[in-house]
Amino acid sequence: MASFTIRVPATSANIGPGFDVVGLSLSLYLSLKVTITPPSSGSPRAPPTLSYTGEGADEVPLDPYKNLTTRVALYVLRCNNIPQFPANVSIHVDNEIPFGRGLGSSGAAVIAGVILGSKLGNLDLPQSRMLDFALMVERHPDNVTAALVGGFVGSYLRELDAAATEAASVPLSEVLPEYPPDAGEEWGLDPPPPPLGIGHFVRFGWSQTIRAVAIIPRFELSTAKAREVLPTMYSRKDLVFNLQRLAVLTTALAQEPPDPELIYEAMKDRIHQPYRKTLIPGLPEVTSRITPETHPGLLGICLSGAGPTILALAIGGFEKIAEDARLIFREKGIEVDWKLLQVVGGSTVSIP
Ligand SMILES: Nc1ncnc2c1ncn2[C@@H]1O[C@H](COP(=O)(O)OP(=O)(O)O)[C@@H](O)[C@H]1O
Ligand SMILES: N[C@@H](CCOP(=O)(O)O)C(=O)O
Repeated sequence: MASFTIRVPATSANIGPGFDVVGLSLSLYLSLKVTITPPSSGSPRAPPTLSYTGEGADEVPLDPYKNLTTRVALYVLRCNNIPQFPANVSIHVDNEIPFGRGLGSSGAAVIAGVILGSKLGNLDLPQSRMLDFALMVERHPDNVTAALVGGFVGSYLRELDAAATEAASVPLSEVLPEYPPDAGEEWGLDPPPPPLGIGHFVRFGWSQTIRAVAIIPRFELSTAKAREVLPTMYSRKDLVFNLQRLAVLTTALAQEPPDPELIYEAMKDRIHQPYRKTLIPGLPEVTSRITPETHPGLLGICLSGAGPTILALAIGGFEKIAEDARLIFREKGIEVDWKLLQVVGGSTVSIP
C-alpha cells in the first residue's frame, strides 16, 4: 500500500491594488490523504473513492468526476496520455478553507488536483509545469501561484503566440468535462496539453512581524459573480492610482519595522473594491473606519480576493481590529468569524 499527503494553503489575492497580480499564502490548509492499494486480481476497476471533512463537507461533490480536485487530477492525467485514474485510490480530504469567501478555496482545490494528477501518474511535474496546468483551470494567476509556491508573490501571464493562445483558449468545459463516458464509450479527444511557461512569478520579501487578520462574513460570494460586476475599461487616473500603490506595497511589506502610514495608503484600490461594495455591505465602512490612527498595530486593510472576507495586515491590536469590524458588519446585519493567520510556505507532499 502506498500513501501520501498533499497540503495546500489558503491564499489572499490582490492585497488592495494588486488585482489579479499578487497573492499571499495563509495558514489554513486543504489536506488530501491519498491511499493506493494494490488491485486484487479479478476485481472490477473502480474510480477513486472520496471522503471529506471540514469546510464545505456538506456541499462538496464526492463523485470523482464532479469534484473539482479530482477533475483537475484527471485533466492532468489525460494530457499525459493516461486516460483514467489508477485503480484502488482512496482520498480523504480535510479542509480548513471556507468556500466562496475570498480565501482561495478553489485555487487550493485546483493546486491539490494538479499535484494529485502528477503523483497518481508518476509524472514528477516540475513546479512551473504544475502552474501551467493550474492556469488552464483558474485563469488568474494570483491565488494558484501563491498556493503552489508560498509567501507573498507577484505573477504575470506570458503573452502567448497564436498557436499557444489557441491551446490556452480551450473552454473550461473541455478542460474539465463533468461526466465520464458511459460504459463502453470512449472519452472525447484528449484536451491539448497547456502551452509551456504560461505563468511567471517572483516572491517578495515579507516582514516576519506581520500577521493577517481574516474577518470572514458568514455568507458566500462566488468569485465568478464578484468578477461580473467589474468594468472592462478603466481611466488612466485609476490605473495609475493602483500602479503607484502596488509598486510601493511590494517593498513596504518587507521593511523592518513596517511603516503603517505608507502601507495603509498603499493598500487602497480603485480597480475592484469600489465595484464590489454592492455585493459586500459594510466593505467601504470597514476599510475607512479601521485605520492605523484608530487601531494601533494596523498596517493596512483590504478585501481578500474577491471577498467577502476582509484582510487586515497588522503587527498588533488584532482582537480590537476584528471585533470593531464585527460591529461595523453587524450594523449591516452581517455576522462574521475571524481568524489570526500567518504567511506560510507553499504546497507540500509528504510520505508517512
Ligand atoms: N476543497 C474543495 N474541493 C472541491 N471543490 C472545491 C473545494 N474548494 C472549493 N471548491 C469549489 O470552489 C467553489 C468556490 O470557489 P470561488 O467562488 O472561486 O471562491 P473562493 O474565493 O473560495 O476560491 C466552491 O463553491 C466549490 O465549488
Ligand atoms: N484576483 C481575483 C482573486 C479571486 O480570489 P478568490 O480567493 O476570491 O477566489 C479576483 O479578485 O477576482
